[in-house]
Amino acid sequence: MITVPFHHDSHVVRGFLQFSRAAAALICAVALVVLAGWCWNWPRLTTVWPGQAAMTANAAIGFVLSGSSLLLSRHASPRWSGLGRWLSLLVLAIGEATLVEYLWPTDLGIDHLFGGLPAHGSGPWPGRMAEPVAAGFVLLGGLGLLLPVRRWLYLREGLAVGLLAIAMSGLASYGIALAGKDDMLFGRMPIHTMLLLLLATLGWLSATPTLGLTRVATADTLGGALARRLLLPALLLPGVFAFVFELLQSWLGLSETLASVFMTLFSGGAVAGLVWWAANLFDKLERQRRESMLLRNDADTDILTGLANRRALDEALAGLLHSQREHDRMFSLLMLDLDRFKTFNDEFGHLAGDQVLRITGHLLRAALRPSDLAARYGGEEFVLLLPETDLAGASEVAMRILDAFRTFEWPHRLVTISIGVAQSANGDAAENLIRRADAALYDAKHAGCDQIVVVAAVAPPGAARAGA
Ligand SMILES: Nc1nc2c(ncn2[C@@H]2O[C@H](COP(=O)(O)OP(=O)(O)OP(=O)(O)O)[C@@H](O)[C@H]2O)c(=O)[nH]1
Repeated sequence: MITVPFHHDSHVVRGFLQFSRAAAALICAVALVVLAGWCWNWPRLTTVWPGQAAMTANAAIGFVLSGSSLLLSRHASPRWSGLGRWLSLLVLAIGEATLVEYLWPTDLGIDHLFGGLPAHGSGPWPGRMAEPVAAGFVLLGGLGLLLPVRRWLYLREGLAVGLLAIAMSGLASYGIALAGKDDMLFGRMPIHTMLLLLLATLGWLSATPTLGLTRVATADTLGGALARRLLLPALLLPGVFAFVFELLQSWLGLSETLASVFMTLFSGGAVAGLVWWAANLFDKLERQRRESMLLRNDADTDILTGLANRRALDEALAGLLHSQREHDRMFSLLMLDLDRFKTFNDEFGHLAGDQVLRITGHLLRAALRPSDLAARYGGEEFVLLLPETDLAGASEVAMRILDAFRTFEWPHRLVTISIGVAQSANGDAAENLIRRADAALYDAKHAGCDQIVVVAAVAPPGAARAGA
């Protein structure tokens, strides 16, 4: 079975790598602003807007480290990319130490990482990030550490999926809080922390665009186009749904039943919208594919006879010679020429001659299997390629064609055809094979036309020829 290699769209791959770098820079920038807010006791810089949960200093430190690690991860120098992995190890350590402090009443000093913090953070420990955020940093650190290890690709993708789940559930619960309800699933997960977690996950995934989960998104196929257009909207949907659901109840005062009805409509509409979008894309790409097939067919077809043209013949012949060399699959080549066609043209005119050529196209096609190829070689000369057909089989086909010409009710007078048959030999070049078939055709013409001459596959000089 032939396996078609996975092709990536190089523009998209470059775009993913640029996105990864831009995401890393943005993460560092936002986290540094938050850290500045904590440093200079300016709470406004630690929240998205006043009254909202602040990003903890530890989370900001984690993001600076993870963003820097992402920036360094693809550095050409092993020293810098190695430093990137050390930074990821620190990210993992921050997340893990926080989780340990949650689980056991012990002070690892993680809450005082950034000196004595002022008490304007949310929760009992101003410096301590929420549990899911801490778990997020453990996964984020793991992503960075595993980046160069291809063997553990699946584990890395597992960590990324875990991170996406944390970021999306955080965004969904934030959607609920935003709509007026105070029961956020993860009480102290600020929106910018969630967004940076999401951005960091996508940034790490995009750092290896041709591997794992992102592989299909960079493919130059229909699947790739679909993934690029639909994955991000699908990731953001839970947050939007949660927001709309709570909005319907809190702000518009709808009962839970009515809000659920609207939500069902809304989610049904969203799914239908995505399907419609995908269907449009399928439609567009399929039409493009058909157009390019038509163009390709035009480029390969002789307009008058509808048979393959010289270009297509050369390509097919090269393919058959290749498979003869590689897999020892022989084939036969038939060279055909209409008899005394010049006199036909002279007597009945060029248009009548054209009609004969068109009919010839029909008769040849009708005599062949779908796997055979009939081509117009030029003027009133034709070539047939019969894969995996020996001389006996090829002679049968040639005989069938002679009979078809003899029995067809031609418009002006009987038109006959002469045929030279040759079989491919190992190591044959296209010119040699055509020359042998042409020589056989020449013999058929000289023997009186309307006949077949078969030449042996391996043709030593002066090989015996048999007339039919
Ligand atoms: N109507 C028409 N005639 C063509 C076309 N291409 C080539 N011809 C004619 O085909 C004729 C070929 O003539 P010759 O090469 O002398 O061959 P022939 O008359 O068939 O003689 P033999 O092959 O020896 O039987 C010429 O008159 C060409 O003008 C075409 O596309 N349409």
